[in-house]
Amino acid sequence: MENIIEVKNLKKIYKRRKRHDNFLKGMFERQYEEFKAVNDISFTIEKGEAVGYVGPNGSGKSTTIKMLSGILQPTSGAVYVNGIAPLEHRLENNKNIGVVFGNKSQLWWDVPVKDSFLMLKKLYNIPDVQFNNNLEEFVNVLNLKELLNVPERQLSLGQRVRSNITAAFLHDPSIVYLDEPTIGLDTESKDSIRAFIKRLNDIKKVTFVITSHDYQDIETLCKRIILINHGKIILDSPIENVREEFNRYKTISIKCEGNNEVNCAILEETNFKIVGVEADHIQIEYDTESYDPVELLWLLRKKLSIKDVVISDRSIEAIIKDIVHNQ
Ligand SMILES: Nc1ncnc2c1ncn2[C@@H]1O[C@H](COP(=O)(O)OP(=O)(O)OP(=O)(O)O)[C@@H](O)[C@H]1O
Repeated sequence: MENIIEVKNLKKIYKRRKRHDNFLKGMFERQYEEFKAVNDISFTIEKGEAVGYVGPNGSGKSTTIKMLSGILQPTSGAVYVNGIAPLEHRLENNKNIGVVFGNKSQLWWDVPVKDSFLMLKKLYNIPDVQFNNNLEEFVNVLNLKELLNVPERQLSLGQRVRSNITAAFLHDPSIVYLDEPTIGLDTESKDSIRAFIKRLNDIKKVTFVITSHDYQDIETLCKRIILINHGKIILDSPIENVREEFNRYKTISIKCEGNNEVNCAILEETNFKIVGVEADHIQIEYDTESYDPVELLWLLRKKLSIKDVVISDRSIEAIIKDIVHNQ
């Protein structure tokens, strides 16, 4: 398979103003310190992949996306997207890529959404047929019909994200960077955006790099995960492998007779770790190397009157949190 993105020993060092110990001196003498936001990362992404680029706040995700999309100059290292360096060939690069920052709008604030799309048509030189076909398809799938004549500033957050996503795809980019595409949206809007992205990945083989703190986005859309922390990649693996390798701990959800508070108190006297309590369920995490499920249930039945049981794998989010925590 062809590598569409190649990143080699990429670094971004920001200069930050240092706080001076002496306030008065600090007003005249500026001191700076260097901060390695992205610290020597390398990876390749194949055409048609959808990769989840995840990590805690401030780990370097947006800084990487900005270097990949040609917005930010790397301090050192190399980036090639579709065989070209994004910053040096900005115009050519812009034709190949789409970018969506969930918390920022890329459209013109005061003009109707349709006019913004028409301006993009001109900017990207999109032929009439391609523009009309794409617009018709995206308007239908993302339910934008009612919004086309409304200025961006009058749209709700969900409507704004949907119109920004449409804008990013009108010129048929082969790579799309999505930075927190579903942030702040309700479940229905999240689902429709995920379905839209999945469809473009499946049908048009668009390559996606997706950063999100919502692991539903990552689990629905991506087969591979790259985890970054303190500017360094600490894991790059298919999600399935992460699940298998790190799923030593499983969650058992039990529904019991009687009062849940009392049941929790009984469980707290044992070695089992309670990880969640819902209306009539208690979730316990257990180590598959110490217990088999039958033995575990037998032990629990001695303490509680169990009505129902569900055993499940831990979520990717919980696994990732552990990997970062144990680093
Ligand atoms: N222009 C800048 N100047 C100085 N430091 C910066 C600048 N932009 C980002 N940083 C710092 O670089 C680090 C990485 O920031 P970045 O925005 O890439 O993180 P992130 O992983 O996207 O975080 P989040 O999940 O919170 O969006 C942070 O510590 C941030 O404070």
